[in-house]
Amino acid sequence: MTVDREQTPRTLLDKLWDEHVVVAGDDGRPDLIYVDLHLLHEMTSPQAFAGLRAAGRPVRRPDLTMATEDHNVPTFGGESAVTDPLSRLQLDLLRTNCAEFGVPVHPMGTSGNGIVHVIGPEQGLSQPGATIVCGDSHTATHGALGALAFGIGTSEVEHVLATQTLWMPRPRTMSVRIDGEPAAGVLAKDIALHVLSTIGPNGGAGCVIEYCGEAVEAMTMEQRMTLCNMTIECGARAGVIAPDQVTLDYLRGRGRAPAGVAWERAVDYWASLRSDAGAVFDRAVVLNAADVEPTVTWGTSPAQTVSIDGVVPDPETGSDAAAVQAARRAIAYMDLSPGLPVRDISVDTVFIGSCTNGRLEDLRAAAEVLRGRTVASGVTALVVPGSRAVAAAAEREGLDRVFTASGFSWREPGCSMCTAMNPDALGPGRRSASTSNRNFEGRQGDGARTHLVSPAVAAATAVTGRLTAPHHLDGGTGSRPAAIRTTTELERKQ
Ligand SMILES: CC(C)[C@H](C(=O)O)[C@@H](O)C(=O)O
Ligand code: SF4
Repeated sequence: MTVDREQTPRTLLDKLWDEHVVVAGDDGRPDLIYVDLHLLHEMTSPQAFAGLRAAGRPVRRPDLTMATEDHNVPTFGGESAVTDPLSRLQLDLLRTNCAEFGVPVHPMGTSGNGIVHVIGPEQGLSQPGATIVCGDSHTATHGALGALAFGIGTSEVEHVLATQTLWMPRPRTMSVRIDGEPAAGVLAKDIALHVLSTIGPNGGAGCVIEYCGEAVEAMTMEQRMTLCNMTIECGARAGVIAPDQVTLDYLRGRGRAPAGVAWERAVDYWASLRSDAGAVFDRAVVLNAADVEPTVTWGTSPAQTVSIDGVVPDPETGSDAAAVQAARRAIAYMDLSPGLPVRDISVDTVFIGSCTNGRLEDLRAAAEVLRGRTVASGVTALVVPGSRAVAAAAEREGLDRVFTASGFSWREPGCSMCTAMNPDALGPGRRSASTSNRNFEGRQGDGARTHLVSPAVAAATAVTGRLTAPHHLDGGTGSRPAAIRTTTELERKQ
């Protein structure tokens, strides 16, 4: 068996999976997988801990478990702003559960706090070759580092707490190769939205998607996280990118990353974590980054996208009956009409943040657009760093002052307006440009409407009050001046 596996070319998923099988399931039944890192937050852990307590079991590996508060956290006013009883209860339960079971926790307001998918990589906990689970669908984010990272349900959270293992069917494999080079002003978020619209809302169902190709290799680690984060929105189980020099440069020296001899040993192993030549994927898609434009969503699925310079599509042109039906419903909810130029869509709210685009490079990209400009009157604009460490780094660079000078509100870390689970929810009929990952009906508040955008488009939109890309500002007609820098160029400048 082992000999066969070594001779047959394997995908990166195969290698990560085979390395973690504790008990192999017979006849296509699930395998029992060992979990290297279990991340928790207040929304999906209370029942799991209650089940553990009822069974009289301890947490098997508290040292491989880490908790944070993010979904129910208010982004201003501190603890006293937690007025919703359910939020208060969930935050209190997380703290008491973690104390009772010996699990490290980062409560709101403390230095290690932030959105679970931001702090795992930032603290060096999320590493290549690891299996990572969390009761949260956007766990896919950690795949950017070459980890196999899955969202799981609350009953599975309890199973992992108790056993550090999980029964799972082996996912199918899909490769998404992104060749070419994106144009200036096109960010990872635009590429992620482009991937989703190309493969469709269920195009990745049951698969682990491996992203590869020159555009992916050229991405920074934070850009890769944006791409992997959104993988889940096409039904995929996870996204993964083979670790390379970018990964090593990002991880080296982070708090929980291996050091010294352990680092050298880990690097040797990580070098093997790539799909073998000739490995066969269940599905393969090839895209070109040069085809991607600054992209926004017009509908209520992250796959319903259009170029910022395009028009709202006609629902009747959908590829099949289900797509037509979904598009009709979406266009009605979004209160738009076919043929309307995207740049004529006005918004009253701009949100920059979330586990998709709440990292330092995202804030830099937005601040670069906002420098010397002001938020349009009537627009509420807020920027919510993904973690306390992101906030501190941004403040060291003076980004907070760029945001506040332009009229943005600079907030405390949390999921914030990505989801209506804290005070930052939007009211009915409000319309936002948002750097988050979901635009479902009611996602940001009952009856609120969401357009998903990149941080650069969010910033430019805040300036005009209409969906706008940076290259449209100052009378631009559509050509993209070289002055619009991608984050990579910003990095080189630093
Ligand atoms: C609350 C949580 C379970 C949920 C998820 O699974 O993703 C949330 O984070 C989201 O983004 O919708
Ligand atoms: S920021 Fe949004 S997508 Fe990410 S974990 Fe929080 S609610 Fe979920």
